[in-house]
Amino acid sequence: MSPWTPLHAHIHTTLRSRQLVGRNDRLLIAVSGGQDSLCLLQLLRDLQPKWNWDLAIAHCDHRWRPDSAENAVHVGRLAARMDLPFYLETARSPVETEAAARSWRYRVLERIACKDGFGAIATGHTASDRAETLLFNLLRGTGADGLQALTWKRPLSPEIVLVRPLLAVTRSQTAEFCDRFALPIWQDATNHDLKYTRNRIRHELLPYLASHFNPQVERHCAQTAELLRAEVEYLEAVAAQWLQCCLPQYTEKVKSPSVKTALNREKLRDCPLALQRRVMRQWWEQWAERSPNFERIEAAIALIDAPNGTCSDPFPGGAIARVSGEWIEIHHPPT
Ligand SMILES: Nc1ncnc2c1ncn2[C@@H]1O[C@H](COP(=O)(O)OP(=O)(O)OP(=O)(O)O)[C@@H](O)[C@H]1O
Repeated sequence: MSPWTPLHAHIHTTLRSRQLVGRNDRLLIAVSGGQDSLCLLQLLRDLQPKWNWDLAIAHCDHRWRPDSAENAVHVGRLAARMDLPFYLETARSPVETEAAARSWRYRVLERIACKDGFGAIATGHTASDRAETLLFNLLRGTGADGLQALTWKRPLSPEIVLVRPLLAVTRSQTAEFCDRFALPIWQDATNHDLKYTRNRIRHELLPYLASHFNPQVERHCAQTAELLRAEVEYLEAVAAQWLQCCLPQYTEKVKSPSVKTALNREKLRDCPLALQRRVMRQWWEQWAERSPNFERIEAAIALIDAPNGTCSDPFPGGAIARVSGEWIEIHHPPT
């Protein structure tokens, strides 16, 4: 066990005040071998006697680097040294993109947690990741939702929650911690590859902003994300209530079999624009089972005041939106 540090105290308090995990929980720690997840692993290992957790380590080998198998062995050895159960999952074929890797990883972690009864999965995301995500999404164009991106706690299923205890800790703090306790970091060469936008944000943009504008830029961006998180949560909840009001009630059955669903535009007109966009997005996610992009939302919003009979261009899959009196209807593609 490492000596107690201010970072131990900070994480201990964070876990408690944010109710990220409970006493006696079974906790699966996602460890890449990088500095952040090693720091998280050591901290949780040190706090374990206070919380009486059952800890285990999971590593996912995406097979996209020549040294990925060695990386996995490295994490496995670490688990053995700490006397913790170790789960390793190796991708059948190399995972192509960062996004595909992430979604495969979460599926794997959830499967392991579900199979062996882990109620929480912990990842080593930091305030620096939060700041980078905010800038990354800002540069691509986004609303508040994209800027607040990473959250402290997110349910993956009714039984499993994803937690990020290091979300207020910067990468320089995790580096310092690893250095102090000589933790064996696995150096991922792709973290320095500047062909990835995220790496350029980490290694070029943030240092530039820190030296030319504000040395605290990383922390401040992370705080902005934290503020926006609460606002987005609130707006999403209010939008969900509006959506319920605007959906057909049981007395207003959708009449034609070609109509998949409908939204009451008269009611939606009373709602502020910021909420109209959210209501529209939530509605869309319900019937299309995917998120619409900005242009589609704007086109759908325009239907609120469009003349009766106005139709949208067909959406992917062939469905169209059509104005019918007080309703915006989604029509199935013609068969
Ligand atoms: N291959 C992996 N296996 C298990 N967990 C992973 C893996 N890659 C990432 N994670 C988890 O997701 C978190 C964030 O991932 P990200 O890719 O931003 O981190 P990283 O740079 O690979 O490593 P680290 O955050 O540990 O320094 C990690 O801290 C870790 O908890």
